[in-house]
Amino acid sequence: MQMPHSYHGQITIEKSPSYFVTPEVPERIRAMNASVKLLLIVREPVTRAISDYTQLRANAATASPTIATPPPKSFESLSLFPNGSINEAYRPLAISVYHNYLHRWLEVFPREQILVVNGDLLIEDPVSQIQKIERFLGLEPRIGTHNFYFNETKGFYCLRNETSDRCLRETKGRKHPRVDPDVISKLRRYFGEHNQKFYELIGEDLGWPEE
Ligand SMILES: Nc1ncnc2c1ncn2[C@@H]1O[C@H](COP(=O)(O)OS(=O)(=O)O)[C@@H](OP(=O)(O)O)[C@H]1O
Repeated sequence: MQMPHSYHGQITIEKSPSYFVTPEVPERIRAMNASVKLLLIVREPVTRAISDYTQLRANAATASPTIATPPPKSFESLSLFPNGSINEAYRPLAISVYHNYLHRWLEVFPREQILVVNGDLLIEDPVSQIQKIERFLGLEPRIGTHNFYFNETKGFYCLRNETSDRCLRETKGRKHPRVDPDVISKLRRYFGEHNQKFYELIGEDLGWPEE
């Protein structure tokens, strides 16, 4: 990662979900700039895993659109072994065990340098979350309800300014497949103790369902 230079009075933001889970990244970022401010956006872990599965499936379909490929495996069959136990090594599930990754960041950065953003609230009520981010970054408050409108077709909030409206691309906010509710409950029970460990690390209870 090579960050572009910023002028005085400017901040530069760079994002990628893979930074969070890549072991060498916290130390590399500290070496680049030890006072950097970090935003960690987390969703309820089972929803995140289904989102990840949906993205991987969509990427596989675009990678080989003409070659006859076998029908995609279901999220349920990838997450659970035939005997019903959880496949903890399935990457979309493993990545949702947030405390496994966060502890490394906290070994390198003080807690106050990291803002944990609730990604489900960011979807439902972007203004409140963006305002929190503005405060954390020390920016003048500029964003308000006038900057967003709910787009019924997209099913998400989109940005609005004086000249145009802009939604995120179609790869953001894909429709998720229906997942067996019993599998969802089982996975939520599994994540329960992991979520508690994550809450302890961040000093906040995000109230994710455990059933
Ligand atoms: N306003 C708005 N419009 C569209 N999508 C929104 C919005 N706010 C948050 N999201 C959620 O962002 C999710 C995609 O984020 P990613 O982490 O995959 O993005 S990226 O990998 O960093 O590019 C994406 O996840 P999926 O719903 O699973 O597609 C969205 O739920």
